[in-house]
Amino acid sequence: MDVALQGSLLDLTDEMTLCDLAPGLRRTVIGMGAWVEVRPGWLAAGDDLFAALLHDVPWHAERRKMYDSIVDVPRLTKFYGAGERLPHPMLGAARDALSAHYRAELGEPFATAGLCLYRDGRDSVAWHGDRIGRSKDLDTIIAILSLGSARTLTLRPRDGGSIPGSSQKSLRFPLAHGDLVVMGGSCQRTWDHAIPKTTEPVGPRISVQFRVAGVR
Ligand SMILES: O=C(O)CCC(=O)C(=O)O
Ligand SMILES: [Fe+2]
Repeated sequence: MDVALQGSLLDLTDEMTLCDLAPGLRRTVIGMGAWVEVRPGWLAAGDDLFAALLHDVPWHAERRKMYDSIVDVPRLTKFYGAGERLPHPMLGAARDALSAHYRAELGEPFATAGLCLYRDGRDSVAWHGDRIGRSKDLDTIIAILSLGSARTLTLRPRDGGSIPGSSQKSLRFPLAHGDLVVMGGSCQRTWDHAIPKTTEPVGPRISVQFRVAGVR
């Protein structure tokens, strides 16, 4: 390989790029009609996207009614509905690539983008399924692009039962900068997921969740 070619290859890998989705995409059938797919390093060199989102998104502190009091949800969020302008062109490109890839299985395009900012290891999201809307009764696909510090997505059966074929209480999917994780089939109805707190010294992480219209 000559020096000039080597130089241009290095330049290419320095540039923020959505890699091809299919190579490296691995599906795990987790049981009860659910599956999880991971594509490590889908977005290469995503530092600028992370920095832009951290700075440009009008992050909200969520408040949620729990029992008799209103509590702060320990993370910041911003939801972009169908047709709303996304805060960075790369998110539109990611949504369109995901829509093309999952079109046959999903039957419709991804339409909304939910963004969450976990400021450090104390921020988290508790066990839940994304069951507001059609996903309460129907299969769906939710695709998540993870940016910034590595955190772990955990899943456990909603009914408190054991994990098919495993002695573990929950499944763990560690997510690094640029990784894609996709939950599909019955996953939102039959499993719960969470981003647990961690005592590891981690910096901020941004999660971008793409969903079809009418699913939260
Ligand atoms: O942070 C994540 O990747 C998951 C977020 C999530 O489950 C949600 O907002 O519904
Ligand atoms: Fe969720």
